[in-house]
Amino acid sequence: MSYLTIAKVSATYGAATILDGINLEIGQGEMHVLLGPSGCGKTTLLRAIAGLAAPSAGEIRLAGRRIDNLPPKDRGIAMVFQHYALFPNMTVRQNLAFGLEQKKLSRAEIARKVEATLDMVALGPRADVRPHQLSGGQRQRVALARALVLEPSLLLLDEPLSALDAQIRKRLRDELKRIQRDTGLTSILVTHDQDEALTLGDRISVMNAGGIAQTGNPRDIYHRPHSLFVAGFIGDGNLLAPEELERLTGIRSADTVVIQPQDWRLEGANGTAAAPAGDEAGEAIRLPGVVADASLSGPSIRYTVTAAGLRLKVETPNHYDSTQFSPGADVVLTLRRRDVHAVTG
Ligand SMILES: Nc1ncnc2c1ncn2[C@@H]1O[C@H](COP(=O)(O)OP(=O)(O)OP(=O)(O)O)[C@@H](O)[C@H]1O
Repeated sequence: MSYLTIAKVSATYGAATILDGINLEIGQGEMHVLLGPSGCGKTTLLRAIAGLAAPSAGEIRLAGRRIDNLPPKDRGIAMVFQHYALFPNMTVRQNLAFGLEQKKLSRAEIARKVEATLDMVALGPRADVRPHQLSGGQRQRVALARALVLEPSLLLLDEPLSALDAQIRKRLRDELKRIQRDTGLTSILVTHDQDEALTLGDRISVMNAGGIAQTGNPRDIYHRPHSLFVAGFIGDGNLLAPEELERLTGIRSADTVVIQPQDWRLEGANGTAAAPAGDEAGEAIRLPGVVADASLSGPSIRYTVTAAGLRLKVETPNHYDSTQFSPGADVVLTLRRRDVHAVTG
């Protein structure tokens, strides 16, 4: 059942249409990710939900109540921004307490909620310092805690991790996932980072030019894109036009297909280092190719392999004893037929 319902929401700035009739239903407890290129309208949609931007048309309902005509403070929504907006002259604890004091809660209740939230984000030991004494990651945890302590009906996260360096970003991403799961807080996260979207989202909406191109769970969005736009935006798949596919494999398709780099198996043309296709006989497609390029990328080895005049992206697991083929090596590519996916609407 839908907890947050966005129905035919449009937004314009002057003559420009920024959101074009958005429909979206988000379930209670879901972490929903809005993913898309810069300027596609992600932030505008988030701001419309929060009440910071007025839609020109449509309706927004939260927990059965229409909210698009309410002022932001009456919507029960908390928001975390890319750049923390903490009060610099207050301690971490005071930053958290501020919103609760505005709500006129008792001192005892404020103290209880603040301590519980500090625990949740592991900031207890830093509760009495001011923001400038914290690292960027810690500050963003305070910003998150300040939103959580209000126990909102909906949490909006606008690129909360993108100002952080890679390592902290990854750690905070895991932490965010844990906290969101533990609290069961319905959340919407805006990002243009596909790894972040695939890791964090229970479901993902890929946005393009003011509309939603596809909504689905991360596996479907990744493996079953419905359009060339989504296929091109997610992952690093091989997009092959029908004539290219036929030339390469003999398979006929009415549509462009996507083949993910890790779905290929690679072996030496002389039979060395055969990687098992893991398939029933007959289902596999085998074709000769030549390695054009090879590079290590942590857990995998990335190749460019030329075959039938095409340059294919191929990725194999980087085990310590994996054979690494050098440029110029003759190889055989193997593929399961069911990993050839037609990109259709
Ligand atoms: N206040 C404004 N006045 C005029 N145009 C605006 C305003 N805010 C946003 N826009 C335009 O609306 C479009 C969508 O902006 P929005 O910030 O929603 O995109 P986004 O998908 O969040 O992009 P990014 O990932 O770069 O933040 C952009 O073309 C932007 O230039």
